[in-house]
Amino acid sequence: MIRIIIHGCNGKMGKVVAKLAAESPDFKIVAGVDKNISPLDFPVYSDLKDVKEEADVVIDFSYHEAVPDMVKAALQKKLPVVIATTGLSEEELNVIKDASKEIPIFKSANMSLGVNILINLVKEAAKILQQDFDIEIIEKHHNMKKDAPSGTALMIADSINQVLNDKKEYVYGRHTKTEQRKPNELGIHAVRGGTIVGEHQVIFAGHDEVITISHSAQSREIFGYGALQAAKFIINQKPGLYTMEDLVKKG
Ligand SMILES: NC(=O)C1=CN([C@@H]2O[C@H](COP(=O)(O)OP(=O)(O)OC[C@H]3O[C@@H](n4cnc5c(N)ncnc54)[C@H](O)[C@@H]3O)[C@@H](O)[C@H]2O)C=CC1
Ligand SMILES: O=C(O)C1=N[C@H](C(=O)O)C[C@H](O)C1
Repeated sequence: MIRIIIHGCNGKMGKVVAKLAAESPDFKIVAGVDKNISPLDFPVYSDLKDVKEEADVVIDFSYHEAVPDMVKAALQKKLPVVIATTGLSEEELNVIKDASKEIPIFKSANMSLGVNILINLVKEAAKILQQDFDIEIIEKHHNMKKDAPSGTALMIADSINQVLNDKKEYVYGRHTKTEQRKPNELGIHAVRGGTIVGEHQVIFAGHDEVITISHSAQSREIFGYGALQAAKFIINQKPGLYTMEDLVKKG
């Protein structure tokens, strides 16, 4: 049984991970960490370094500013970490990169298998369509999401640029634009409203035709399930930085 500490345990995703773990014989939540220390079915702490319970892995669905201290505490405890939090700054990402030299860290802006399949499809399309098609990404999320654009949208855009001969320049929204779209642009647009779980559309707009490749999350459980699978994967890895690609490859 894999013993888990949830960082961000009182959040929307933290509660989904706890629910899914409780329904599986493979996982046990031994403690949670959150700045909101409302009680749950396991001990809740405000700081990972204060957790007394023995664990095998930390799963993080929190807030970007909370991640560096969590990672440093996991390093002290020699605990592998699954990082799902998005909106991380370069400085915060560097803390993760440095720590991954000593502990295994799994990081993905999207833990769903579906989005990672979408990324593979989009990369294949981009290779073929890169000359004559304009590429734009539209992401839609609930009205409580704090970061924009989504980490998934940025992950998709980066994946596209990995396969292009000429890299695209990201353009975030166009309200300041008073000029024609340049061919080297990749537009990224964020829609916020209601309880939208997470939608991503990649549009390839050509002359007289448009190709759209999209993913729509119907519940947060797809992310929680993916994070638990990532936890099962990461506890057997050497120090390093791992992604959904490594997990999908493992099968
Ligand atoms: N990689 C993936 O598949 C997914 C990633 N996410 C990301 O996960 C993060 C959390 O998403 P939600 O659960 O919807 O957000 P949320 O706002 O419901 O939960 C975040 C939790 O973190 C806690 N928190 C915030 N600052 C903290 C701090 N400094 N120290 C300790 N705890 C702190 C909050 O109190 C809250 O309980 C976001 O960055 C979101 O983009 C969300 C869904 C899927
Ligand atoms: O905040 C969310 O809800 C989500 N955030 C992630 C992101 O920023 O890509 C993943 C998913 O789309 C849900």
